[in-house]
Parts: sequence; structure tokens; C-alpha cells
Amino acid sequence: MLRAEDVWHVYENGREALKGVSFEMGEEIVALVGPNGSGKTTLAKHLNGLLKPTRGRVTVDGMDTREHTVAELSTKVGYVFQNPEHMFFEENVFREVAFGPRNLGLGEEEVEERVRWALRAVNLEGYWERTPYSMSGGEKQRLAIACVLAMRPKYLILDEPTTGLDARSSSSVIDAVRKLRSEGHGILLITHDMDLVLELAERVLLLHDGRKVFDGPVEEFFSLELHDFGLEKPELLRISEGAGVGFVRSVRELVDALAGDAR
Ligand SMILES: Nc1ncnc2c1ncn2[C@@H]1O[C@H](COP(=O)(O)OP(=O)(O)OP(=O)(O)O)[C@@H](O)[C@H]1O
Repeated sequence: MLRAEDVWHVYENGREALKGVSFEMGEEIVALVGPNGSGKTTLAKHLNGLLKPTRGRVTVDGMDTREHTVAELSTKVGYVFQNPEHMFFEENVFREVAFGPRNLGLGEEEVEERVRWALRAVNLEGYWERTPYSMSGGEKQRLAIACVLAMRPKYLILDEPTTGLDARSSSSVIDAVRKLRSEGHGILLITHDMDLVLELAERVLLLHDGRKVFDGPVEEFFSLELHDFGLEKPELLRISEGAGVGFVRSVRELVDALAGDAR
């Protein structure tokens, strides 16, 4: 479990970015949402120990983040930052993904095994020799996930994983996330994209001004007055509600519901 207990965070300039947030997650896909400046990144950085709580406690599978280094925690919680292309520096994909495990001091055989597994998990087999710079946005995003996966973390934090990607690249990233979830990973998705929340999340955590204002199922989240939080309901839901079929999660579900009504 990733667990935050009454976490407060005050930055050096006195800004209170988190005000008593409690939250826990296991093997599930949780969307972390909220307006700009609501504390999403600050909370996420607590979950892998990059930030320590000013007050309260954060544990990762029972390990208190205050008592462990970021390097230790990175084998439990992987963090894929926004705009991952800035993180690549190796000449090919193999070396890029191998970098983390090699740094752990693992033998070459184990390193190769991890690279193979991580690239397969994100459907990038056969890319070993490619230069990261020559890859598309969606491929780079999946490569960034593979680099973090090679550390074999149980939990993954993905910051805006589909922003700036076209529909096809987005759906390849979404497929990769689903696959990881089915293999027992817990995934925290930081996003402003309500379509992505509708499509992928199992639960939503909503922050506003450093406080948790909602934590619950996706359907319940979309029944909130989202405008109050600078968020918009997905078009798909507006259409389904307008058509009187209620909550759906995909165009296919909407079509099925409409076909059912017509019968
Ligand atoms: N290093 C820092 N020093 C001081 N204040 C900071 C620092 N980082 C963030 N803040 C402030 O803390 C608050 C929460 O910021 P945070 O980045 O966690 O929000 P966010 O929800 O991730 O925002 P966004 O959606 O814009 O990425 C904001 O008011 C921000 O200005």
C-alpha cells in the first residue's frame, strides 16, 4: 500500500501546499486530479520520498519515507515525469532502459532480462537499437515508462502520460497502463484530462487548495459540480446524459446502451 496519513507540506517560502491529506492505494489505477496549484505534484512526490512531510506520515508498503532514501524507495515507486524526452541521454533504447538496473549493481544477465521484460510490457520489443530521439511522442512516453519499470517498482506514478499525444499514441500508452495494472501494479495517474480519467481510472482523488475534497469511484466523481474545480465533464458523458442513458465509460458502451433502448 501507498499510504499518506494526515500529510501537511509547507515549502521553504511558507506556502502550505498540502493541508492534512490522508489517502491510500494498492493495486489499482487512481487518478489524481485538481486545478493548477492544488497540490497534486507535491503529494505525488511524497509517495516516492522526493519530498518529506512537514507533518504527518507517508509509508510505502510499510516503509516510512523519512527513514529510507529516494534510491531505496525508487525500487518500490517509479515516477515517470511529464515531458520524458528530456530524460533520455543514451545512444540507444537498450542502454537507456539498462541504465537504472546497472546502477543498482545488477549483473549483465539480470539487466538484460529486465530490459527485455520492461520493453515487452510497453510493447516496444524490437526497439533495442533505436535512438530515443528518433522515436515518436507515444514511443518516447512508453520508453520512459519502461526505464522506470526496469527498476521493478510495484507502484508507478505517471504525470500527464498522454498530454500532447495523438489519439493512436495515447491509446498505446493506455494499453500499456492497463497491461501493467493486470500484472499487479498500482498506478497513480496525475492528469487534467477528464477523458482519460473516464476511460482508465478505477478511483479518483480530487485535491483543491491542498486538501482532499473527494476520494471515490469514477461515476460518483463525475456527478460532482466539476466547474467548481476548474474541470469539465467529458463530452461522452454529456452526450450520454443528454440521451438519457446515464453513466458510460466508452463510445462502445454508449452505442450499446442506445441500441438497448431502441430495442
Ligand atoms: N518548490 C516550491 N516552492 C514553493 N512553492 C511551491 C513549490 N512547488 C510548488 N509550490 C506551490 O505549492 C502549490 C502546489 O503546487 P503543486 O505543483 O503541487 O500543484 P499541482 O496541483 O501539481 O499543479 P499543476 O496542475 O499546475 O501541475 C502551488 O501553490 C505551488 O506554487
